[in-house]
Amino acid sequence: MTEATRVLVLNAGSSSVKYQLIDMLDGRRPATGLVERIGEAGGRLVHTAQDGEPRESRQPFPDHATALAAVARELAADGLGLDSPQLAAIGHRVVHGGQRFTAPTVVTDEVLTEIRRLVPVAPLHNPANITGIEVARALRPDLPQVAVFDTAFHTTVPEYAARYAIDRATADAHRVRRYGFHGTSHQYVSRATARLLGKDPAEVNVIVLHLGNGASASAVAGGVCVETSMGLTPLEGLVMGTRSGDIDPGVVFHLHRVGGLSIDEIDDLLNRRSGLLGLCGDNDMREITRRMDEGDEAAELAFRAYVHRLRKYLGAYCAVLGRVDAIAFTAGVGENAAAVREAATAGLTELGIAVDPELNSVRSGAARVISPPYSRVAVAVVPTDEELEIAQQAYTLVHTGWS
Ligand SMILES: Nc1ncnc2c1ncn2[C@@H]1O[C@H](COP(=O)(O)OP(=O)(O)O)[C@@H](O)[C@H]1O
Ligand SMILES: CC(=O)OP(=O)(O)O
Ligand SMILES: [Mg+2]
Repeated sequence: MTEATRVLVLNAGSSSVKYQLIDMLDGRRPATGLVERIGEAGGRLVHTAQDGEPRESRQPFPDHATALAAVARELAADGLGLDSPQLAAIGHRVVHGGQRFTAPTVVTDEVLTEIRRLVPVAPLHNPANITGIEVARALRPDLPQVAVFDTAFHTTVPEYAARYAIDRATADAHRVRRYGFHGTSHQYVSRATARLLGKDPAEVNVIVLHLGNGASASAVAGGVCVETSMGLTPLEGLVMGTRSGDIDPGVVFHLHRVGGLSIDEIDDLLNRRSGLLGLCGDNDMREITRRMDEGDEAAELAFRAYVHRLRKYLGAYCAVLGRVDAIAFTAGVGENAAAVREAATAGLTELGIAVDPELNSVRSGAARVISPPYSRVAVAVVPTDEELEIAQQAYTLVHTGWS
């Protein structure tokens, strides 16, 4: 009988699906891929079989179900279809797990109902995650579908940091508290940073800066998350591609009462039309730095606002941790934008933080230290691998039960 040693990971975002088939015995990835611009014009699927050339197809993907059906077809075309007896589980990134889900969980009807109940607090993400689960379940009802939650790693944040300073009864009635997101990435990267430094995660305090489309910071003390920048929803904290991050809640009242915007319009404004996009019309850091080189003032302002918020969090988390051993930059911007890393850490030698310009400018896909030897705090670029972390957690759950 064929041994089931592979996990298919689905990381469904608001307008994209990333997927990876990972063999847990040898770490090989027989297939990886990405569907972009779901529900928009210019849909695109890129599928890469191991040792193969990327295969690209351009077609509209009206919704996530269509995109996932196309992913299943691409896998089948390489003889890696979802009917494969080698599949041990399908791992799903689920963004919001609320207070209940603090560990990877096998999806049942009841679990799915609970994930659906959390849609209002992760409106850009949980619906896509649910579709991923439904499609995968329909194709392989016999396989364990494992949900790995973005919120899980942050459940150790102490109550005084997780609570908003609002009336307790009201907060509790509506389960309003800070949950934090990107936890799978913060967990993976904080451990990978310790490994890079040749240390045990239990001995090091790390600030992780996950800077992708969504962006968040976390303070991880001895492997345990003690603070993170996102809140009830993935809107709090850093300036992001299209999200505002921190804002005076009074802005919402003002826009509603004086500006005449509805709550739904304000939700759309803060989640989809703010951040870098709102400040300069572009949400891609590559485009922003290119425009800055041409002297574009709006792009410069957006960049400065982005970096300023990042520095505020960096300073805050130095105070939260007391002793910082490492700062790790990760995700699309953190791994690639040397200008952001440079600006975020400039002038912080008094805090023991320095970056070597030459090391910072090296382009590489590997985890690497970019601080000079005299920097008390190691500054590093550590590529995230949410898919591997999800696959490992799913496989461990299926094989040994979670402990
Ligand atoms: N070479 C690059 N230089 C600067 N920024 C980049 C580069 N590549 C990607 N990015 C940034 O990374 C973002 C995507 O990050 P990613 O972590 O893939 O996001 P997500 O997983 O949230 O979709 C892009 O919007 C862009 O701003
Ligand atoms: C939670 C979140 O913001 O995720 P993403 O960065 O994938 O949008
Ligand atoms: Mg991401």
